Amino acid sequence: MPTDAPDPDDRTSTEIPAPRAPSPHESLDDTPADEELRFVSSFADTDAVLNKVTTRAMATRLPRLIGTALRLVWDVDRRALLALLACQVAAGVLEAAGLLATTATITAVIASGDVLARLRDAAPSLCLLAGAVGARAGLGVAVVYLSQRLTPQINRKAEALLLEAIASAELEAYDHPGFVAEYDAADRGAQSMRTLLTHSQDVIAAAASFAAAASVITYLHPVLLPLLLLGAIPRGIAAVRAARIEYQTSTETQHERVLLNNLRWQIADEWRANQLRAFTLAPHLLAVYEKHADKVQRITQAAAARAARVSILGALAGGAAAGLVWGAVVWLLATHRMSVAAAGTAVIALRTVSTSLGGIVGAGTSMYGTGLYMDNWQQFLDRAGGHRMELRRGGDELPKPRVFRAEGVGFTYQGRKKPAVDGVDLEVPVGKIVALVGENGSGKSTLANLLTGLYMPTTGRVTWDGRDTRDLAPRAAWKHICYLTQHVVHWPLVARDNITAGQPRADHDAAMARALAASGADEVVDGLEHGLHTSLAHEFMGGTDLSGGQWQRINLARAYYRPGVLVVLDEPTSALDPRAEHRIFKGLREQAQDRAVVLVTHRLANVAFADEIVVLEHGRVRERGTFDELVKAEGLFAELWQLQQDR
Ligand SMILES: Nc1ncnc2c1ncn2[C@@H]1O[C@H](COP(=O)(O)OP(=O)(O)OP(=O)(O)O)[C@@H](O)[C@H]1O
Repeated sequence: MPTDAPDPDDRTSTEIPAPRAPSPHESLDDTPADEELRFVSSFADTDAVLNKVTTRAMATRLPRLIGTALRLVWDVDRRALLALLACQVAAGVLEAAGLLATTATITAVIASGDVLARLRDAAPSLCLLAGAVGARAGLGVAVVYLSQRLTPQINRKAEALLLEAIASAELEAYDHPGFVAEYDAADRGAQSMRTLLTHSQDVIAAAASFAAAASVITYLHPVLLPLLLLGAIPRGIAAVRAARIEYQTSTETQHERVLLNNLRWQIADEWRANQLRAFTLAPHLLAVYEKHADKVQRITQAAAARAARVSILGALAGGAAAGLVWGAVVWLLATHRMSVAAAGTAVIALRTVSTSLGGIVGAGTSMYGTGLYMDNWQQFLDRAGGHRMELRRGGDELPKPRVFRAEGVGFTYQGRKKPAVDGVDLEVPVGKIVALVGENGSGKSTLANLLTGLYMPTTGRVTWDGRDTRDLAPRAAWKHICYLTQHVVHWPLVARDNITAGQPRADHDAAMARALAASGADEVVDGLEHGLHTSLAHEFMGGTDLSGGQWQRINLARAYYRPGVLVVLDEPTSALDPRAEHRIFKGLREQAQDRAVVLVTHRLANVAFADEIVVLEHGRVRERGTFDELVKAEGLFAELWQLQQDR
């Protein structure tokens, strides 16, 4: 209701009352504390996640994350995946062969005798060593190529799954708190798939290298590997603890970060840009942003200090452990328990094992951060899957329905106690125009969403030719509707596709001409440089933008072009000039000849010609009848009509 409208409590008044002084409970000083701006989501409860982050939980999660990455890759390009894994195994085998060749080479070189003879003896193992190094370099190139081939594919697959999930969800899903923000977070998760694959790849490569070097070390002397693993434990524990801190911080700040992301988008958004400036709102929004950014920064900085302390302790313990291992090698050498050649190889192998262990821990811990984003992706897929249209609807198809009915229909939005629509009966047959009127929030748009089968009723039923809309296949059913919503929608497409919605009819030219003439969009298209071929993707380079009224005409043309039977026009002329508005309403009867028309509007003069006017109040039908009947009845409609006349 406009702010200068009469006092809603005084329904008989036709006077415009003086602006009301704010009541005490509206005073800024007296109001209770504002509700905190926070991101509400169905994503796993942060506290529960934080409590579950144990080192063991992290260790068992690693194979699951690698498994998810490999499954995705398997789906998109199994040949490349197999080749990649084969390369890793071959690289591991070559690593082991290279290490063994090192022992043979050193043994030959340090043996007594003629230099040339020793070099000759060393030649085969030297060739093997050089060959192994060269082949490993070749495999490295192949791995990079295969990875670069795979990563865009899994990104694309993850994005496609996400888009498919959101496009197949019930419209009602958007009424659940956080649904869109969760989608944003999941989208970032889809982008992170690339990193997940890289990290998985690093873990697998490091594991292959570790296996090769560990086998060689065990072969050289069985005591070395246990010692080495023992020595790696303090560093490993420290790395896992530091990663755990990082993971906990990511989880703890996750909701705040989604909120910040959303605020950034709102501040930069084109459709808000005008108001942001006109109301000089930027400093306030930036202050809100800073408040939440501060919180994230405080948590992150405290965590960084904790992680640094843990890492320093790990490094000190790791240094002591390394000393122990090297001491053992020297002792083995000094006591002739190991040959000089074997000791030389052991030095190289020990370094390899140590590097690969570091690689496993490093890449593995990085995977947890990425895994968090991937969880968002997976959780959104699961959640959207729960809203899949097919879950709650049947698969029946209707050739061309003739009668649309609401039978005791009620609908309650998520999180609301009172129904938005409550026990409404309505019938709209082909050839009739039914107008829905009522004050703001009385349930008109919700009822329109129910009649069109976009929402499923909470109580009662909506039928098309007697068939419950719950039983109809949604996409096939929506082919029968031409729905102009209150919110004018701009698609970043050329003018023609904006009108055809990318679904040209068999009688395209005639249908387009009719739709353009009936909606007034003909004048808009005539003014475009390339007519129907003009790009209306203003947000992209080279696109043209239209005025609000021009966009509304294009939206009307879209509704008229579609060969549907149920035409629903929700405030179709709110942005139109008087001439354009006159043209629309004059042409509406013609539209109704072979269609059922539902008109939602506040401009009561425009509903005079409707066959039936249904007046809604708090979701219920308060009155119904023709224009004359309702004016004579002196009820709510007559009162609203009188108020408009006074203006
Ligand atoms: N997505 C939503 N989630 C929760 N409540 C909603 C949602 N959309 C609408 N409502 C509530 O449902 C009620 C009916 O809204 P609806 O949009 O159907 O009213 P309307 O008669 O079309 O209003 P208007 O004349 O302002 O367009 C209102 O109380 C509104 O606050």
